[in-house]
Amino acid sequence: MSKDVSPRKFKRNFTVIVEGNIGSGKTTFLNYFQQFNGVSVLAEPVDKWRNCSGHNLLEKMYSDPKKWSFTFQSYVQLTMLQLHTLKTADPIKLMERSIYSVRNCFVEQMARSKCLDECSVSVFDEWFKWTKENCDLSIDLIVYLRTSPEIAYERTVKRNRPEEQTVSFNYIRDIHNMHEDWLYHKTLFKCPAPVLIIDANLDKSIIQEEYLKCKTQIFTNRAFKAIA
Ligand SMILES: Nc1ncnc2c1ncn2[C@@H]1O[C@H](COP(=O)(O)OP(=O)(O)OP(=O)(O)O)[C@@H](O)[C@H]1O
Ligand SMILES: Nc1nc(=O)c2ncn([C@H]3C[C@H](O)[C@@H](CO)O3)c2[nH]1
Repeated sequence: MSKDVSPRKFKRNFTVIVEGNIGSGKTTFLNYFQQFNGVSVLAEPVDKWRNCSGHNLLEKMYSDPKKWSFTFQSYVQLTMLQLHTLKTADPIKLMERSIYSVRNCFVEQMARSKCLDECSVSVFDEWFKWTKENCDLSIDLIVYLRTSPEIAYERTVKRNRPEEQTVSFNYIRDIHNMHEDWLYHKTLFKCPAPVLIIDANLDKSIIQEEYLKCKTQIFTNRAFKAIA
């Protein structure tokens, strides 16, 4: 890391959230940044969603979204809030997704596809509103791993996660459009921080150059200096 910001010196984490479609390469991106001093990586708590007191909520949501969406989204929101409020020992906290994409992409898609009825969305939004007003959810930078829906779908199928067997291209395209409206066109919901767009269509073999651009932006960011 370019400067020595020891844990005792900085006031709060410089928080970066990594957003993108299913299969866009977030985990791969986070694994790359794991190598740098001063960075704590917080992956999406998928294992918790797969085993909540023995229940695989991710599998239930994909197999019967109308029945399980609210249950699943409630637990996702709790587990993401736990990560947002965790203070890491390293100055830079790199989070995979956020409580914002939970609402702005996934819950929004469920509302539009009627997997969540209006009443459920209202209850979810009351929780979201209270959480934003009473918890420190501040973030300093959003990294948007932007892919085409075709490439995201191709990688998702290839990765072959058991619970995602029923995920259709149309669903990936819907989630893509939610991310585009939120983070690229900025016509959907307010962006809680500046957005850095990465061309995540690039193949693994050459994408590290694109990642390096990101490293400069993160480590020399004015906000990062402000926390020291
Ligand atoms: N730039 C890339 N080029 C080719 N394949 C990639 C690239 N990035 C990731 N992959 C592959 O695509 C699959 C999904 O990648 P990864 O798990 O990083 O995505 P993700 O965004 O974390 O997915 P999810 O949101 O489902 O957790 C993996 O098999 C990974 O090896
Ligand atoms: N419905 C729904 N709501 C969410 O908030 C959410 N966050 C992640 N996911 C799904 C995407 C991948 O399959 C898998 C890993 O990202 O979990 C979600 N699905």
